[in-house]
Amino acid sequence: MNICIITKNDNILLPFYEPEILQNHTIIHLNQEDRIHTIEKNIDLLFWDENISDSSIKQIGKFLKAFHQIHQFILISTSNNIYNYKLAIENKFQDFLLFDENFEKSVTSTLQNAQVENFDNLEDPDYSYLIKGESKAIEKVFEVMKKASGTNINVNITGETGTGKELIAQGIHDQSLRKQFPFVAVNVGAIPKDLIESELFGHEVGAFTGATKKRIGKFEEAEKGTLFLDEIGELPLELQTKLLRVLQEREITRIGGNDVIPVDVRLITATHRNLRNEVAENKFREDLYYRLLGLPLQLPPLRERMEDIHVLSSHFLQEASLEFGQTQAKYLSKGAFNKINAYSFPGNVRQLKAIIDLAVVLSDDNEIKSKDIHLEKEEISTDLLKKERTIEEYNIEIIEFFLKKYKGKVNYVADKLDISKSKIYQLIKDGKITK
Ligand SMILES: Nc1ncnc2c1ncn2[C@@H]1O[C@H](COP(=O)(O)OP(=O)(O)OP(=O)(O)O)[C@@H](O)[C@H]1O
Repeated sequence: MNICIITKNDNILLPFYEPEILQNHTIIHLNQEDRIHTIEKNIDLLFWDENISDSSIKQIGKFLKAFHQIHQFILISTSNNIYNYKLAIENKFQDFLLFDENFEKSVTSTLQNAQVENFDNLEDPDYSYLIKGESKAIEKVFEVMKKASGTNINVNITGETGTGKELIAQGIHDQSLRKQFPFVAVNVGAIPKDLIESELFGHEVGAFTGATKKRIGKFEEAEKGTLFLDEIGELPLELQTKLLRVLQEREITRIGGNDVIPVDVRLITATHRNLRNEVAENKFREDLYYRLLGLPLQLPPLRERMEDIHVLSSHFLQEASLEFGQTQAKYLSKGAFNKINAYSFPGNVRQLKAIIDLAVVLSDDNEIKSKDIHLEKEEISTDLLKKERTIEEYNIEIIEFFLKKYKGKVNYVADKLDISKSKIYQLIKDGKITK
């Protein structure tokens, strides 16, 4: 590859003059940005030291856009500043390297990545096969996703429960150049605290009591692909330190092991918490926060994009009708649609899906009536009271429905409905639900 580095700082150049790199690549060093015009060759990778110029990243980005013979732009920065990250991505840079003690490793790994990834081959991503929605809000989300798919930068997704954070992560991966490698999702909040480390990094035989077999962790499982860490705010502080080290050094060691294993993984994290507040309360490490933030993506709750209700409902109606063996997709009557449209959806898209699933099962014919739409709380005054049911009985009906649907998997149903497993077990114990 032809690699060009624009910097006045000789220390930045050092990793590029390693014999192995010199053997495989052509290095061009410029110590003034305006000399870029003198390059005659096609450049595969351009490293731009932020300190070389007085111009802003925005201006540099504009300037670089004129250079079509350069494939990938990478900004080198001395400050771990989120504003710079954002600006870099918005202005054509595909990656952002920190000039810190891990710079050499970052350069090596960037060069390795660049050999398999040519972002120019990436078609204009289309996420509509997976993520339904036509609102302005979701279009903005697609725009950020496009940037995320075209780079390797970490992405942090925030949004209330059920807004589709995992789906977004999957979409970014599916349309990135890592798509032929695994997408591995881990819900950090759902793993007992003492097992998280082994889940993420793996363990060797005898690493702790009960470790009778070697185990590959999720980082290794996701090699060359994407690792999605949901509920990252639940990561215990001591593991935050370990994760930060892994991200900086791009290598892991299994628990109880000595081997250092290099990892090439794109990280997407998600949380429904405000991580900035967690940082302020010393519950989350600030340095890790900045590392993970990369490209921040805020998913709005469903009540703020009600324009999407129509397309989402049709999608779930089709899915559910097919799943429950209907030859034709059921549809909502005007009354049923209006009822849904007036609801606030505290459980977001997941709740809409659950409501539609239940309505498809309860409705007697292809048209779903208003009475088939069961909404929590806001609905008590009408249909449910006519049937003279209590909320408890209504909840039992839904839980029973989902237990049947998911073949008695309590864990799964608890997760889907956002309730505790113990609540379900208690209802079974009390004989209110027959599993
Ligand atoms: N825009 C969308 N189009 C189609 N399906 C969606 C959309 N958004 C969410 N869903 C569906 O809603 C459900 C919840 O989505 P997902 O699990 O991605 O949410 P989440 O934000 O990760 O939830 P949690 O915070 O509870 O983990 C899934 O069944 C998902 O397929």
